[in-house]
Amino acid sequence: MKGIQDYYPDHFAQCYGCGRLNEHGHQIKTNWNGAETITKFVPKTYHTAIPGFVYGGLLASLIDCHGTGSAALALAKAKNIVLDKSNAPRCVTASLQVKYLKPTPIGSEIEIKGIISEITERKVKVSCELFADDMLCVTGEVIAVLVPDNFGKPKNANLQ
Ligand SMILES: CCCCCCCCCCCCCCCC(=O)SCCNC(=O)CCNC(=O)[C@H](O)C(C)(C)COP(=O)(O)OP(=O)(O)OC[C@H]1O[C@@H](n2cnc3c(N)ncnc32)[C@H](O)[C@@H]1OP(=O)(O)O
Repeated sequence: MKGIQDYYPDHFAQCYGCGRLNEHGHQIKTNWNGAETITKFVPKTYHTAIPGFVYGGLLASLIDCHGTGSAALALAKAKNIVLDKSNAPRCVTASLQVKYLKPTPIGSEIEIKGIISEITERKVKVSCELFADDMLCVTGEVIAVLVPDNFGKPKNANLQ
């Protein structure tokens, strides 16, 4: 199934967490699920922290990109953008906060839910809940900021 990440242009599709063109990355897909957003991911055994449990850095990374993907979905909705080819709004993480409530068991599918708690013209706050085996293991909050198409390119790139 496609996610918002499939509507980023190629030069914004290299992200380790969500870039569809990063063969070493997580390649997550984020979608609406009613009024909330959802991303699913199955950790591999090499994502281990201690045997049986998922490494926290991976979980933070999933929340990070679920947050930016959710922000892009919310901005597209707010601006009445019909997703097609590479016209998705692109957001970067300004702030990421993660709380580990319980060790996250490895081996089953992780589900991350997102609630859009604040949205302005350029900024979206997303509250995230990460579940494994139907157990709430991690919560997070992402503040994502909309960036222009030339974000990250050298200022004089068009002179070369
Ligand atoms: C290197 C990146 C490559 C990504 C290419 C693009 C790819 C897109 C598609 C793929 C998605 C992948 C994304 C994955 C997720 C990452 O891993 S992204 C990598 C980690 N993040 C970064 O490197 C971002 C570094 N920071 C920045 O570039 C700049 O600080 C930002 C975030 C663009 C904001 O700068 P700015 O545009 O000058 O922002 P500014 O006008 O001051 O603030 C805008 C709003 O955000 C708020 N804000 C800004 N910073 C913060 C903060 N730290 N805490 C709270 N609020 C804040 C401000 O208060 C303001 O709010 P309002 O006043 O409007 O209510």
